[in-house]
Amino acid sequence: MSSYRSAFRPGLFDGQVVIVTGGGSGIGRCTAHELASLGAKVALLGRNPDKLETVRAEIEGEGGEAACFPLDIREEPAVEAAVAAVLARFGRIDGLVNNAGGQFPAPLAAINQKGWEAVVRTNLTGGFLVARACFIQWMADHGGSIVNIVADMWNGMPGMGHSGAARAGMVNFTETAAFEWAGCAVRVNAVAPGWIASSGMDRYPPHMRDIIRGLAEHVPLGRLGLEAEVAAAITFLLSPAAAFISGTTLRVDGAAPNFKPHWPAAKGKPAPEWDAFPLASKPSVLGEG
Ligand SMILES: CCC/C=C/C(=O)SCCNC(=O)CCNC(=O)[C@H](O)C(C)(C)COP(=O)([O-])OP(=O)([O-])OC[C@H]1O[C@@H](n2cnc3c(N)ncnc32)[C@H](O)[C@@H]1OP(=O)([O-])[O-]
Ligand SMILES: NC(=O)C1=CN([C@@H]2O[C@H](COP(=O)(O)OP(=O)(O)OC[C@H]3O[C@@H](n4cnc5c(N)ncnc54)[C@H](OP(=O)(O)O)[C@@H]3O)[C@@H](O)[C@H]2O)C=CC1
Repeated sequence: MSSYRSAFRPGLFDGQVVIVTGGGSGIGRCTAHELASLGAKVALLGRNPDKLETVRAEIEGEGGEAACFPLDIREEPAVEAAVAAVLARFGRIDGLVNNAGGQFPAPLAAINQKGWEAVVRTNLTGGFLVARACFIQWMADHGGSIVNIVADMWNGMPGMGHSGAARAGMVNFTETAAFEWAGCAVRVNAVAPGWIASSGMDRYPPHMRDIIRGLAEHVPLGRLGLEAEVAAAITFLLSPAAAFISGTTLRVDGAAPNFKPHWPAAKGKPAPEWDAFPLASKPSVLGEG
């Protein structure tokens, strides 16, 4: 792996196999590159096979190993089959990055039952199904590490009521699974990204672009986060450095929930150079410069 520059030791994940859901874009794509650059074989799961195939080709072009398993994480039989297919292909599953997720922005009063359930199944049920399949089919007998990606929506977030409810559920699932599966040497943690300049931000409608650009003013560190900064937190939790950490949720948010609107903000440092993360995607919503 020549061009991806990781902060971690080369070969840290040699011989290991990690599933990354939502591996075809954004944070998932960046995490897949990070793990592959450290020696892991990466199983890419997501709905769109073309996106997965593009990332597989990127990783293999860098000398890594990856394979694609298209599915909708909300469909139990498809999840069971995909995890079985990963085991058939790679023979083991050491880690799971439960990253697939997302939502449409809408006030609570504009969300009908179908929309609510689409988002809850995406951000809660689907993650549970993938984690349970990995546990039953492999990790219960061999141990492993699971990282669930949630979102920094503490104390509620307007327009994200369905997603926030599902993420809160995922945090609680993380805590219960950490307890129930500890006896099988399975660690379960969560990472809660704040406002991250991921390619996923380009899914939001045009009228939200100014809001997204202005979010940095409400982050004490003075900027949006980068996909690579979330990937690094995930990698830490998967690694032996986190061997005694389970059941926790690690915030990656520039201290956003600590922002006090009536208190003068410390001046943030300039954003890091995008060039430092050659494979991170800069969303067009941020514009140039
Ligand atoms: C700090 C936090 C910041 C977070 C940032 C990120 O997460 S960045 C990451 C960003 N990345 C992502 O978000 C990626 C993943 N997100 C997705 O794939 C979709 O947002 C999904 C979760 C809805 C699932 O998709 P799907 O194909 O399963 O769903 P579908 O399209 O078929 O809709 C199902 C139903 O939902 C309803 N409904 C939908 N839109 C609206 C609306 N605007 N208004 C009202 N309602 C709406 C409607 O009922 C619809 O049914 P209908 O009326 O059509 O019969
Ligand atoms: N960017 C941000 O500021 C924040 C992001 N997050 C969360 O981080 C995660 C990654 O988001 P990000 O990279 O920014 O955005 P993306 O939209 O790029 O990533 C979401 C990924 O999830 C996959 N996905 C969505 N639904 C399903 C499904 N039902 N089955 C399988 N795969 C699915 C998508 O693949 P496909 O298109 O192929 O279905 C896509 O690759 C998400 O859970 C997001 O909500 C949390 C907080 C903040």
